[in-house]
Amino acid sequence: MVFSYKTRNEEIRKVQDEEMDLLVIGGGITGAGVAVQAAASGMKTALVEMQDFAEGTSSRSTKLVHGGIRYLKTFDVEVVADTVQERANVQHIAPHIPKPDPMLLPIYDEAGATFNMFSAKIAMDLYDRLAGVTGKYANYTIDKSEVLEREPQLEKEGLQGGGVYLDFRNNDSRLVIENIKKAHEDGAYMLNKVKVNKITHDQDGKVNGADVEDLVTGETFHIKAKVVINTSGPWTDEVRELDKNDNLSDKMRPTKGVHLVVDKEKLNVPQPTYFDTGENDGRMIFVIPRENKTYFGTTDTDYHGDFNHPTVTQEDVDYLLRIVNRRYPDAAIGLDDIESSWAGLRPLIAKNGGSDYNGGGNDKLSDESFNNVVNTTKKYLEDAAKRGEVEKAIKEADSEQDDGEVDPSQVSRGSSLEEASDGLMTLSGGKITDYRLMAVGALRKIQEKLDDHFDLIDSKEYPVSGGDIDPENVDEELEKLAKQAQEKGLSEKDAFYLADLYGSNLPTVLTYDEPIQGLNQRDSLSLNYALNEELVLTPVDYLMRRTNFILFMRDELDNVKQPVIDKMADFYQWTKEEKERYIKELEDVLAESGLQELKEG
Ligand SMILES: Cc1cc2nc3c(=O)[nH]c(=O)nc-3n(C[C@H](O)[C@H](O)[C@H](O)COP(=O)(O)OP(=O)(O)OC[C@H]3O[C@@H](n4cnc5c(N)ncnc54)[C@H](O)[C@@H]3O)c2cc1C
Ligand SMILES: O=P(O)(O)OC[C@H](O)CO
Repeated sequence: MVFSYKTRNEEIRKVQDEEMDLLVIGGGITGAGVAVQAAASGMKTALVEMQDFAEGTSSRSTKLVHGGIRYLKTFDVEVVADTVQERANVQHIAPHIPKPDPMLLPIYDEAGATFNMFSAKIAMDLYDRLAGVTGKYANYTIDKSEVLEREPQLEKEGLQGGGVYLDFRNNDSRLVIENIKKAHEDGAYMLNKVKVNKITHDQDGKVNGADVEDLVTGETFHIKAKVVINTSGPWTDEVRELDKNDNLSDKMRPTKGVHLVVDKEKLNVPQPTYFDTGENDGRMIFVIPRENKTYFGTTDTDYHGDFNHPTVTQEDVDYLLRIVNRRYPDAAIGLDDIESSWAGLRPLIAKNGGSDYNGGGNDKLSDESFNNVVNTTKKYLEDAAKRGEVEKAIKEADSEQDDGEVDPSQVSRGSSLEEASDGLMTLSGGKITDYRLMAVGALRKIQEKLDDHFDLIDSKEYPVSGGDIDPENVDEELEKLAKQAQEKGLSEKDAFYLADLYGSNLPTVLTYDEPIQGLNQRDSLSLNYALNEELVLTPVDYLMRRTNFILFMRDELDNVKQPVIDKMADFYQWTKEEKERYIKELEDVLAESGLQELKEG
């Protein structure tokens, strides 16, 4: 039992007897990325997550590792530069997770269009240039007929043509858990369902740890740490309120984003597609094929509700269906076609506060400023202008902006690293795609606060758990791994499914070959591994975050649901009441994801 309920209990004991070098609050991608680099650098590290790992925003994204090409319209060039360059770094350290998946960008001639064919080409060239993309994945434009050849269902009226550029599909929860496991492998205490209730201080008023609660047992205890970092995403301000000495003002402006999932037969798109909503609202929508489904999103609305439980409303559904049915006139997708859904909160920094790594100008620009930057950029790409001229054009455009409240979609997706007067560090904002880079900056500061006692690792060369495969030959590597699974009797399809999910951990997964009643060989291996090495505590942890059963494999869910519950009830020796509680939790999650309440009107 390497990373299971049993080790969790042991580590809850141990963590109380030691002083940590670093305590990380929040087990989404940001916290996981910091913990990996800290533990690998030799720091005594503990991370506490009040829900399951990734249960916050980091399992509710659009599931892309991408640079945010639309941010070029608001000149968040630093955000785009950081994130588009980080794509390759994330793929390098987690080769089994992000997969190159060129995006189709249909261009419509309509009010508020983000791009026209000219500016789309400039943006894609800049995007590729920033990321050093050349060769088979270099971007290109296609005309209207070619776009419709690829996607005959697309709206024809106003269609000008399209662009095709590289971005990556991602499994966000998987990326988090592989970072969490890596930090744990390197000796960090990684504790889910443990909540910070108070930030504590020494007699000089300096942060020295936190009072926490084990939400499984109700036990409360203290974790002593030399450095404490708040990586709680949308909850950042709430966690800072747990520190009575934190003198910084509130900074977050969480916005809700919703995705809906339909069967591939209802909306069959051959490749990820990204287009304007057609509502002149500055938003763009992704439509993405995944397993045998198609999902689309997102909305972007200010959110003031329960952060643990953002929900999909009728308004969200109406908005997304209106747009998708406009763009795919024959699809005629209705509420009842929606199989699953999810809602998440962007940890946006209010007042465009993205700084440190990702800056950000954030408002609509006058056409003159916009065209000036586009034309200067075009000259730069043709080596007819210097970088300084582009920067000058951007600065002039920037100066045009004021700090007024901007639309949610215009707020920078940049990140911020701050330290309060009592020493509490806060790393907030950003995206999944630049989590590694965000952590690099935080580790430099942590290292300084620890009097430079540690040699920081090169995180660009430090694979996550499951990532020990050649990033330049992923397909061949996964094929070799899948062959090992086929030798154990798995079908080719199931073998590749496991290789894709677990990467270089597959040989270990194959050792967990005790059959589970009611599950096939593939799912028995997967569940046994999750219980023993991925700290799964509930059926939802397994079916929503360690696998994609709830979101993209709904057809198979009914066959596995009960055997999973029965196995976990036995593994954890649940009482009848506990088992009923977990069954209800799962049914509630399925009803919510399936929009049952909306469907019942
Ligand atoms: C709709 C949507 C689409 C997106 N799409 C993409 C995309 O495709 N690609 C991309 O790169 N980015 C995307 N993003 C952005 C990305 O998802 C987020 O930036 C990222 O997940 C934030 O991670 P985090 O770790 O900072 O926050 P979170 O994942 O929310 O983690 C914070 C954690 O802190 C925990 N916590 C809070 N309070 C406490 C406490 N008191 N004690 C202990 N734990 C606590 C929470 O439970 C939570 O799990 C998207 C975001 C949204 C909302
Ligand atoms: O924050 P936005 O507007 O880029 O929306 C999130 C995307 O869907 C993917 O990053």
